[in-house]
Amino acid sequence: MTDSITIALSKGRILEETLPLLAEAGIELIDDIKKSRKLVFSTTDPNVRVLVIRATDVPTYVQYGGADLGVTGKDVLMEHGGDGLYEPLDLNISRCRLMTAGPKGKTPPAGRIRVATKFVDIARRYYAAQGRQADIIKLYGAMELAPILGLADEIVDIVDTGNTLKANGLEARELIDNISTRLVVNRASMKMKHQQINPIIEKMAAAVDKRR
Ligand SMILES: Nc1ncnc2c1ncn2[C@@H]1O[C@H](COP(=O)(O)OP(=O)(O)OP(=O)(O)O)[C@@H](O)[C@H]1O
Ligand SMILES: O=P(O)(O)OC[C@H]1O[C@H](OP(=O)(O)OP(=O)(O)O)[C@H](O)[C@@H]1O
Repeated sequence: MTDSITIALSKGRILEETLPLLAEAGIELIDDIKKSRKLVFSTTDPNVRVLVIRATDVPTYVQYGGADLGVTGKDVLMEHGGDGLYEPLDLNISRCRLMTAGPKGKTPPAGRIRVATKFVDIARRYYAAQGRQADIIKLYGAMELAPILGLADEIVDIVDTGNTLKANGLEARELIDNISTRLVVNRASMKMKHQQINPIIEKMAAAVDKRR
């Protein structure tokens, strides 16, 4: 009997770049994802179904076995990823940088600083590793507003072109990590369903290589 495989995809910008890679691996969604309110999609491979969920929920679904495979950003894995995940493949899409940033031309205060971010664990670890004391303020988006309104001295956020920082009078300061989208696999699934999972990883790796 062939095991069925569930793949959890991040909706949003990652999804648009993931679907062509999956298609090259022989997995195409049957419904038009843009017109559907479904959350679970059948695919052209009768043994594979796809979930489309928030990027931050992908590690949880894969860790607890709700999905065998998942696709999400390295930033999300650094913030929310647990131990139960293999990370066999860098999909090399949605590339960006995780950085600290602050008001242009302004040096951060010498002592304790306030940092606004949605990446609270990453920020806590980063400032601690630098030996800097930081009060971390959790926000859910539009972090760039926080220094403008005096809520924080710095932010930790995603930077791609730098346009968002520039448009809000901010500048990038330190690089925390380079970010790209990763394929993750549930540890138990990797052992129990390797006959189905390995070919998917190999075909996606070939699709990634073709784009390099
Ligand atoms: N400007 C960007 N350029 C390239 N990649 C980005 C950019 N912003 C975010 N990413 C990457 O894409 C992932 C998803 O970003 P997206 O903006 O679609 O979702 P989000 O707004 O972070 O999540 P949600 O809406 O679920 O809170 C991020 O986790 C990051 O890895
Ligand atoms: O350096 P840039 O090219 O300007 O990109 C950086 C912006 O991209 C992301 O936001 P996104 O567009 O995903 O909006 P959101 O955070 O509201 O989802 C991120 O949170 C930054 O605000």
